[in-house]
Amino acid sequence: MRFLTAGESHGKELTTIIDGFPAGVPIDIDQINHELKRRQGGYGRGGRMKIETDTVEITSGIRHGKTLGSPITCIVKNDDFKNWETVMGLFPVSDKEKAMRRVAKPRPGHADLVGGIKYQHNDLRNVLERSSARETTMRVAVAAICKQLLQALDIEVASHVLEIGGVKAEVSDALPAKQIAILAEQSSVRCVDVKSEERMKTKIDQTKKEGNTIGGIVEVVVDHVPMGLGSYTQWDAKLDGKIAQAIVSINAFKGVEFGVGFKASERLGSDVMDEIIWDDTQGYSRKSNHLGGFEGGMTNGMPIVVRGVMKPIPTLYKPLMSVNIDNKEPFKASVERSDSSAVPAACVIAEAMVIIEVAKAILDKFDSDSFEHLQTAVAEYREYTKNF
Ligand SMILES: Cc1cc2nc3c(=O)[nH]c(=O)nc-3n(C[C@H](O)[C@H](O)[C@H](O)COP(=O)(O)O)c2cc1C
Ligand SMILES: C=C(O[C@@H]1CC(C(=O)O)=C[C@@H](OP(=O)(O)O)[C@H]1O)C(=O)O
Repeated sequence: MRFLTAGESHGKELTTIIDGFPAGVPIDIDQINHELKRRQGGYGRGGRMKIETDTVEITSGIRHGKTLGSPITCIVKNDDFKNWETVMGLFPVSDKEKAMRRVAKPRPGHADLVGGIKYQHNDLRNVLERSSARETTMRVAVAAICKQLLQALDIEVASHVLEIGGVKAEVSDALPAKQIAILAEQSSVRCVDVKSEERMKTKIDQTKKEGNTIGGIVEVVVDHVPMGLGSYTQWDAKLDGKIAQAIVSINAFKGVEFGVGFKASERLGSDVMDEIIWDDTQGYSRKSNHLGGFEGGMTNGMPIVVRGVMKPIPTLYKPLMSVNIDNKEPFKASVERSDSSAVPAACVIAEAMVIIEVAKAILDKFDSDSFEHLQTAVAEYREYTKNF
C-alpha cells in the first residue's frame, strides 16, 4: 500500500490517493469523519479550526460500503478557501493582486526561508501553504481507513499525551490500548491522567498569555500485533525504522523512542531485555516490554510502544527576529493567528502514522488482494507463531 497527499493549506481542497488497499474491506465513512474531528480538536488550537469542519468525500475505490481493491481517492474541502480565492487562484493575476498576502518575511522555525531559496519563490506563501500541518488532515484520512482494517484483524491502536511544556502525566506503563483510547478521548488534552490534564491546560493558558508556545511528548500503543512484521534482513526493511521516519515526518516532531527509549542508556541490560516465556493459551510472550515490542526491526508480539516529541509551535505572539527578503532589513515577526499548543492534535497524527506503517507491514507480509484471504492468512499465522 502507498499513498500521496496533495493540497495547499488555504487552497481549494486536500486530496489523497491510496493504492494497494485490499478489496472487500467494509468502510464506515462516519468513522473517517470522526478521526478527522479528533485531529481538529484539543486544547490550545487557534482560530483556523473554528472555520474548518473537516469532512471527507470519497470519489473512487469504494462501492456499496466496501473497498474495491482499486485506488481510493479522498477529498477534504478547505472552508477557509472562500476567504483566499484571489490569493490562491489558479490563473495569472495583476501585480496588485500578486502583492495581496505576499510573504516576504520568513518565520523562524518554519520552512519559509529555505523553501523560498530552494524553489526560487519570491513569495514565501508558495512554501508555507504546503509546509503547513494542514496537510496532515489527509494522513489522518488514510489512517482512518487503515484503522478499520486493523480493527477487523483485532489490532487495537491508541494514543495519549504524556507531557506538555514540561508538565508530565502520571501513567501506568501497562495500560492496554483499548483503555488508553477511552480515557484519552474524554480529555481535552488527550491525557489519561485527570490531575495532569488541569495542570497542562493551565500551562498552555499561561504560555499563551506570555506570547509564547510549548511542545510536548505523545505516545502511541498498538496491542495484539502479529509477530514478525518488518525484517532484520535489510536496513530499510526494519519496521521500527519505518515508524521512526513516519513520526519524525510530522510537522514539528523532533525525536522518537521505543519502549524505555533514551533511558536505555542509564539502565543495565537485565533491566532492558524482556525475558521470553511460553504458555498454552498465549504461546510466546515476554515478562516485560521494555523494548516496546521490537527486536531486530521486527514486531515481537508485545504491544508496540512508541513516543514522539513535538517542538513548541514556531509562530509566537512574542515576536522573534528575522530578515525581510526584499531589503535584507531585520524585523520582528508579527502573527495573525496561530495554535498556542497543538500537542493533542499532533497525538492523533502520530497515532495515524503508526497505524499506516503497521497496516503497510501487514499488507506486505500477508496475502492481501482480498480481505477474506488476508483474515485467513493472519489467523493461520497467529496459530503458527503460537505453536512454533
Ligand atoms: C497539528 C499541528 C498544528 C500546527 N499548528 C501550527 C500553527 O498554528 N502555527 C505554527 O507556526 N506552526 C504550527 N505547527 C508546526 C509547523 O507546521 C512546523 O513547525 C513547520 O511546518 C516547520 O516544520 P518542522 O518543525 O518539522 O521543521 C503545527 C504542527 C502540527 C503537527
Ligand atoms: C490548518 C491546520 O493547522 C494549521 C497549521 C499551521 C502550520 O503552520 O503548520 C498553521 C495554522 O494555519 P493558519 O495559518 O491557517 O491559521 C494552523 O491552523 C490544521 O491542522 O488543519
